[in-house]
Amino acid sequence: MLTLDSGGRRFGRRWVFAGLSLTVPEGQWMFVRGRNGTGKTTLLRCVSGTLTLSAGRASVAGHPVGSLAARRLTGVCLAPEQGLYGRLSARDNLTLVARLRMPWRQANRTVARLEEEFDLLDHATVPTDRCSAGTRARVSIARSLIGDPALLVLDEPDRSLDEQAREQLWHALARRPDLTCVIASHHSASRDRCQQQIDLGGRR
Ligand SMILES: Nc1ncnc2c1ncn2[C@@H]1O[C@H](COP(=O)(O)OP(=O)(O)OP(=O)(O)O)[C@@H](O)[C@H]1O
Repeated sequence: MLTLDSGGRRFGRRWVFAGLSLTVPEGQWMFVRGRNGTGKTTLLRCVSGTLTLSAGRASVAGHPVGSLAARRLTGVCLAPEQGLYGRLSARDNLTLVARLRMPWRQANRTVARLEEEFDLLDHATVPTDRCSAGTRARVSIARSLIGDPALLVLDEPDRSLDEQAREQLWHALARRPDLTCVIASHHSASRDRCQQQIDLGGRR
């Protein structure tokens, strides 16, 4: 589903990563580990198409990352506690994206299902800038699943989640057996859930 072939990204003269190749088959989850600053977010941005590679190629289901076809297949949650419309409720944040992607009846059904799945009903009408970091993270993760992406890219989705919310996340992923995931995290328990891992290194 996702392939990266000799991928590299540099900022100025400094290469964050280089010569990196990986393949994540459909339905598998890849864990990305590494110390702070080793390039996890940069890698996730490159495979989700929000940042271009400086070298190499990446594709999603054969479509070059960044192309419209690849973007349609990709769900992204890069900063789970940020990036929501703070004045809008969880429901409105989800509905806004769902209505851009699908007819309104289907959008409403999708949002209702995600609210239930991520335990958001109590926060449905509260502006998200008044919600906790963990609640905002759950909204962001739910939002990235709108439209049933084939590839889901999650950057530290578990950072603000309590144990119950982490379980909800893993159940949500498991409920979608064809979903391919790339997950960066500092939690070793999350690593154990994934079939593959890549270590970007750093002193331990
Ligand atoms: N836009 C940018 N311009 C210049 N340097 C950048 C930029 N974005 C990231 N970097 C640098 O790239 C390196 C990797 O950053 P990145 O955020 O990918 O690391 P990370 O592994 O996700 O870190 P953390 O675990 O702290 O989230 C860092 O040295 C960072 O300073």
